Amino acid sequence: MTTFTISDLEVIVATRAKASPDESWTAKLVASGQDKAAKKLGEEAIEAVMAAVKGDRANLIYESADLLYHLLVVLKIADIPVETVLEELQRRTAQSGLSEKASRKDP
Ligand SMILES: N=c1c2ncn([C@@H]3O[C@H](COP(=O)(O)OP(=O)(O)OP(=O)(O)O)[C@@H](O)[C@H]3O)c2ncn1[C@@H]1O[C@H](COP(=O)(O)O)[C@@H](O)[C@H]1O
Repeated sequence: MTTFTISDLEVIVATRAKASPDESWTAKLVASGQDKAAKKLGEEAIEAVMAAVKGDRANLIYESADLLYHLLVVLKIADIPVETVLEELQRRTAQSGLSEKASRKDP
């Protein structure tokens, strides 16, 4: 079992964001701006969806890694710490997804 965490990757993204765009994909994406980085995130999401639908386990793992990395780059550009997203997920543990959905439905 790996000890590598999303927080470790967040640190790497923050460090590499300051590198030269000529030597770092992270820096290149950050320099290209949120429109391009978010578009790339969408492409990676579609690739993960396609792997899931095909039942291609190996590719789903590979594309999920691409997806998580590109999400962290988008969050970095938006200046949102991963911890803030985890706090939102923690807040949601108080309720099931189904009851939350029902609470939003019109009477
Ligand atoms: N985890 C990643 C990571 N995942 C994906 N990528 C890059 O994201 C890019 C995706 O671009 P493309 O979709 O065009 O590439 P592709 O997926 O091969 O192309 P398709 O066939 O899917 O179209 C590739 O250059 C990948 O190498 C990543 N680049 C960096 N990291 C992490 O960030 C660190 C720093 O990287 P640099 O910023 O490049 O120094 C690395 O050591 C890793 O820890």
